[in-house]
This record gives sequence, structure tokens and C-alpha cells, in this order.
Amino acid sequence: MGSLVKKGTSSSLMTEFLEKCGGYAVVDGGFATELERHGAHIKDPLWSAKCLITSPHLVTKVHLDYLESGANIIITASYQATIQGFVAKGLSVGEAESLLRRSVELSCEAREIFYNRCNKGSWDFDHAGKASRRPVLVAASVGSYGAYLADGSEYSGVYVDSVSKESLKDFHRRRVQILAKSGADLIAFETIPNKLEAEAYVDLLEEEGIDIPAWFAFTSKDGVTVPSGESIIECAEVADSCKKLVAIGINCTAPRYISDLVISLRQVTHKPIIVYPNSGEVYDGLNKKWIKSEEESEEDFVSYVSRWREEGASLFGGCCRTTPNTIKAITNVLSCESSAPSKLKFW
Ligand SMILES: C[S+](C)CC[C@H](N)C(=O)O
Ligand SMILES: N[C@@H](CCS)C(=O)O
Ligand SMILES: [Zn+2]
Repeated sequence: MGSLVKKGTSSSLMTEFLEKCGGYAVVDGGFATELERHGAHIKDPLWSAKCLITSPHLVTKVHLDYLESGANIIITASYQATIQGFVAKGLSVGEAESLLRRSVELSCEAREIFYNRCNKGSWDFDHAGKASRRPVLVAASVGSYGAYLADGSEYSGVYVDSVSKESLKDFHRRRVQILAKSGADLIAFETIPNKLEAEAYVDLLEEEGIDIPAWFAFTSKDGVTVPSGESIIECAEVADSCKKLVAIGINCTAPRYISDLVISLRQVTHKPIIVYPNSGEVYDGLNKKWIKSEEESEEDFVSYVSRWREEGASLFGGCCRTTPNTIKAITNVLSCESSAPSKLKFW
């Protein structure tokens, strides 16, 4: 059984989905870091994609935990799953392509299991107590070229000086083609650290005739620019020009920067805005370790959500080091707000 979302044009998919969800949607939380919290060893060039080979049952478990926490969108384990990365591990191209498809199958299977449980948690109840099945989308993750480099380059974007737009397109092409035909509802281009990669993705979506919608999520370390130094506004303009994109936003960025970024995005786009920040901890890419932040806590994260909504975001979740508890808290904040008189804005 597929999702409850009717297939239509790219732009209608997200509009109809958000309407079905009540005007906003909950995205899942940190995926790789949650695998790690459950004991997976992912200090590896494949990072979370290693679990597609070694522990697919854990991938399913993490998806299910996020669905049980209230997520309307689950993101596949393909963030660092690249054909080039799998081949470097000794797999054939065919095996690599199968693993990409498997990442989507695992998410779709988790959605099926969740729906089939038919317990109270898989149903939403309106104020009259009427039950309706919660809409759930599967977003196929595409991490940046910097993710494949496996040294935290998605937080620096510096590789922009050693690649061209064409080489980035060639790097991502086959993976994007496969994920587009895998049964996912949309593609999530995540943790984008520079404008060049956004331009490469836009070209790919157009030139390859990709027929499922997508979102772009940029990362930032200051609330104004992406890590390469280009302004978030310039990057959002590139994204806004692409008809296939149904949302634009920010991921894996400290919560304290999100407000300014949402305000900037709103200046250049009418598309839905998605935000899924990390915990605020800082990643040491060399040692693949997270360094605690004195400046932020989980409570801070959740207390920001209403503000982000006021500022114009409509999809909310978490990225690295956030957990099902973070997503439960976001779900609670948003559902409490929705039972209050509506302040919803449609852009
Ligand atoms: C978003 S970062 C935490 C992902 C992991 C990184 N690409 C690495 O391999 O170390
Ligand atoms: N969807 C990925 C993003 C990493 S930045 C994950 O949560 O692991
Ligand atoms: Zn992240």
C-alpha cells in the first residue's frame, strides 16, 4: 500500500500533503546518529549507509521509532549511499544500485508495518474524535559530494574549488536516476553547503526529467551564509527557480541560527519552508565525533518551533543527534498550537 497522498503535479503534492496534515508536517529526526545510539558502528566512509549492508533491521527500527513519534516524513538511509562509495568497498555497480533501491524499500516497508499495526499511534484523531490515517511520505536522501568525502566536508563546502558543476552532476546522476524510480515520494537533497551543488542538482532534475518532486535543504554555520560563504539568499534563489522543488529549507544547522535563515528564505520564495536542525553539537569529521555545545540544549530546540512556524516554516524535524524524543516534543508543540485558534499563514 502506498502513501495516502494522491499523485499529482510536483507543486500539488506538497500542498495537498500539508493540507492533509493540517497545515504543517513533522519530519523525522537524526537518522545516522540514532543508528549509532542503538549500537551501530558507522565510523566508516559509508557512515549510515553501512547499515544497509550490515544491519537493515536497525534501519527499519529507526524508521518505525520516528513514525511512532509522530513523523509525517521519513528520510531514507541513502544520505551517504553512493555508487562510488559502495564500489570502493568492493561491491559491484549492480550491488550498489540494489542497495540504493533497498534504502527506499526499507522506508516503505516501515511505513507499511506502521500502518498495519492499526493501533492508536498510527491514527490521528480530530477534535470530534474522528480518526484518519496519518499521511506519511518517504523522502529519498541524497547527501552532498562533501558527504561522500566522509570527512565532514558538508560543513565546509570547500571542495567547491576543486570540482566543476559538470563533475558534480556526473557524480550524482546515476544515484538520482535510481532513487527517482525507487518508489520514494520525493527526493531530499540534504546538507547542501554551496551554491554550485544546488545549481548542479537543478540541472540534473531538469535534464534527467526526474518525475518525482524534491526539496533542497542547505546548511549554515552563521545564520546568514552557507559554509562556502555564499549567502543563503543566493542559494535560495537558485532553488526557487526550480519548478520540481516543493520545499526549500535548512538542515543539520544549530537551532539558534534557524530563525534568521527562515526569515531570509521567506524573502525569496513562496514555496513551503522545511527546517530540521541538528542538536547544536559540532561534528569533528576527522574523528567522527560530536562535541557538546554549551550554547544549546534539547529544551531550547523545542522552544524555538513555534517561532519558526510564525516566521513561515511549515515542515519541522531534526537532524544529527536529535532523537525520537525530540520529534515527540515537536509533534506535541505543534498539535497543542493547532488546537488553539489558528495563526496559520498560507504563502
Ligand atoms: C552530516 S555529517 C555528521 C555526516 C558524516 C560525514 N559525512 C562523515 O562521513 O564523517
Ligand atoms: N538524513 C541524514 C542527514 C545527515 S546530515 C541523517 O539524518 O542521518
Ligand atoms: Zn545532520
